[in-house]
Amino acid sequence: MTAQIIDGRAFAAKVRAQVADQVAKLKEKTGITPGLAVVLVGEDPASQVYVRSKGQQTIEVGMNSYEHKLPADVSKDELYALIDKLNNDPAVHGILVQFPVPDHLSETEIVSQIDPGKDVDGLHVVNAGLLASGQKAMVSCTPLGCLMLLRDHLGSLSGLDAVVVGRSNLVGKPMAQLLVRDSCTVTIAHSRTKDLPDVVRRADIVIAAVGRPEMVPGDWIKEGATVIDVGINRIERDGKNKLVGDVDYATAVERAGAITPVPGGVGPMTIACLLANTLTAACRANGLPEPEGLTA
Ligand SMILES: Nc1nc2c(c(=O)[nH]1)N[C@@H](CN(C=O)c1ccc(C(=O)N[C@@H](CCC(=O)O)C(=O)O)cc1)CN2
Repeated sequence: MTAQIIDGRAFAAKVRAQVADQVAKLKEKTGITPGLAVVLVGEDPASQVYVRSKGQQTIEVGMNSYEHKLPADVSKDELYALIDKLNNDPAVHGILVQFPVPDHLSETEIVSQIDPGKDVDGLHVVNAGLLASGQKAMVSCTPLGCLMLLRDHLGSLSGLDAVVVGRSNLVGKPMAQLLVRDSCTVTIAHSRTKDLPDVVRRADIVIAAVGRPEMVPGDWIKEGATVIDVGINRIERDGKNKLVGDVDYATAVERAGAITPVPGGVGPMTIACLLANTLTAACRANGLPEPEGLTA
């Protein structure tokens, strides 16, 4: 079997078009323009690229973009003062601090400074708790993007066996919660899981989110399974720089029923869902109905 390729780039373009359409209607009806503030600390090259894309795409869908670049040695007090200012700015509906941050700062503590209603990364404990208890939450962008791709490809996920390899707060844990909500039987696996190959082989849906290049080989994949590869790893091969996922694409594509490529799979969905979350945050802040088709 050769897998169907799930085109995340094309799907993300559709999500952005839906956001743009609903932003235009929101502006026309209410005069409200959703605003997203992105904070970049330091000069990590990949983060600079992501933050630039976030700013460009925010403007393209008709929202306001506020970019804040802080030096790598910024104190935590200065960073928290900026977050406090953004929390109290009515023009800002979404706040995101780009990760990773320099070692002297704590990602967990940074997230706790953000108003949960503006936490478009869905990382605040309030949002994690709301999601875990099945309530309306702000959902982390990458898992939300994976869920949209899965629902589009499979329709109902009900009753399927899913394994999430990786237990990060940003992807693994919220992904597992979303799959449970869609009535999957979910296993969260990680580096200490016993018999990891057998655990993965049982799954109809495999989410690979460990951050280790090509860690999941094709012979771990059940024939016909749907494979969502969240990994974005830069490696050097044959003297060239290459971007690879957490799944060994060349072997997995021969066994899976469908698979996301890297690049062009989950990555573009992350920013598309950030725009969707910003629109959702603006609607919620103003007591308006939820945007259509853009929430979990
Ligand atoms: N606060 C956050 N920080 C980080 C997040 C996040 O969700 N919130 N996720 C990643 C980085 N990221 C967005 O911030 C991101 C990663 C990858 C892509 C993407 O489109 N990737 C392309 C390849 C691009 C390339 O060549 O590097 C693809 O997969 O096709 C978008 C956003 C960590 N930090």
